[in-house]
Amino acid sequence: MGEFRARAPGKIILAGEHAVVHGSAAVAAAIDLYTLSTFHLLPASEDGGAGAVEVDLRDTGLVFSWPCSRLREALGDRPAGVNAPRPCSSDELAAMAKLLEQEEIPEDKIWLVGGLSAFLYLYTSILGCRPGKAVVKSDLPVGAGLGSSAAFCVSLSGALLVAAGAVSAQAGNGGTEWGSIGRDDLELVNQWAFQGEKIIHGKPSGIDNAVSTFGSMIKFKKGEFTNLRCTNPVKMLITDTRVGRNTKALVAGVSERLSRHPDAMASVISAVNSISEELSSIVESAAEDEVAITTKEEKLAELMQMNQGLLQCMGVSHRSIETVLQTTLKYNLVSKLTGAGGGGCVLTLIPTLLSKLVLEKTTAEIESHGFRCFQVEVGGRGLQFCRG
Ligand SMILES: Nc1ncnc2c1ncn2[C@@H]1O[C@H](COP(=O)(O)OP(=O)(O)OP(=O)(O)O)[C@@H](O)[C@H]1O
Ligand SMILES: C[C@@](O)(CCO)CC(=O)[O-]
Ligand SMILES: [Mg+2]
Repeated sequence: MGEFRARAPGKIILAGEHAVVHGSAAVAAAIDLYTLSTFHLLPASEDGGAGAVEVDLRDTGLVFSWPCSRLREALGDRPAGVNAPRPCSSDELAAMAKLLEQEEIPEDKIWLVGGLSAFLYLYTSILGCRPGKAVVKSDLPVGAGLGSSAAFCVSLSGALLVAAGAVSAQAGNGGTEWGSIGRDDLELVNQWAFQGEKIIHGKPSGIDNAVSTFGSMIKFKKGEFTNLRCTNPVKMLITDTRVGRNTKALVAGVSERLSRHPDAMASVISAVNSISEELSSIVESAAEDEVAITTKEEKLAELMQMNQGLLQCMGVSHRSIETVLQTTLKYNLVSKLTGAGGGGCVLTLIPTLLSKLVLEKTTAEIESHGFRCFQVEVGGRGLQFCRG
């Protein structure tokens, strides 16, 4: 089999992050920024050895390689079970941590350990210890709230499952046409990606891997999701505060607050659930003229603002996020953090009738704080494939 490419989108969360980990509904949408995984199996090495597994992480400039014999020694011959995704055990996690300790990863890139562990787990679970080479690169800022970890796990799982022959992709030959896979195959990718997300996040809800796999805009609750028919386009400005953060630590922080103040936090989570439910029905409601569209956007903005207040209650806002909120408020625009918070990215709703001039002035003022703004298409395709 030749080279295969799989690309998976990042996401924004319009409402419900963190609360979704504790059973609340949340609303998320795919964006047109992708992580691309290119993969091919390699023949066993010419000297009769077993060859190696290599991953080239282009966004970091680092390449990692493990002889297959070493992987087999550390992780054992993995059980066949490509069609039955299973969680990584604590023994397997410890074995991967030991393997990665020997890599001497630079201190400023230590956050890579989660991604590399997810890679090793997905690779050896799906393909065993066969030689192969993966290259991963992304349009997404890594660790900034736009679902880079999910896009990483979804695109890798997709590429590895195609190489294993477990799913069959309809892919264009030219390298520019993107094809898809059937719904059951997408579900298999999604379940493997969720196992990878668990390694990176600790306790993910599954919303990020679901939206990255299936695309579109979804309402997600307790592992189940429905597609939302978004009747009017939703336009968002994204600000990357460039403040680094880590989803695993932020999710753990919210759980700790929940155990310290169970009643108060249960009310916060229940309020977020109501916000997500209302926001998803507003998204689906049809607005046909300018007045109706403006009313709809005002309701969305108000719900986003309320959600942001509750995210502050959960302790996941940040000085940089507050600076963006105050700046956009000067122009009567509403913002909220997206993803795990603690820095990372902020969403600002762009009303349909907002003048270009006001948008430019807002962007310039946000960027004067050292942040970076960009616009994305919301609600597009999920996982797609093409031949290399
Ligand atoms: N392109 C990539 N190359 C290498 N590692 C990556 C890449 N994308 C994601 N990762 C892994 O995922 C981790 C970031 O995941 P994290 O969940 O903290 O942030 P996020 O997914 O961008 O934000 P959120 O979960 O809030 O949406 C990185 O530390 C790294 O381990
Ligand atoms: C913070 C969180 O709710 C969203 C991260 O994008 C975590 C999760 O749901 O897995
Ligand atoms: Mg993540």
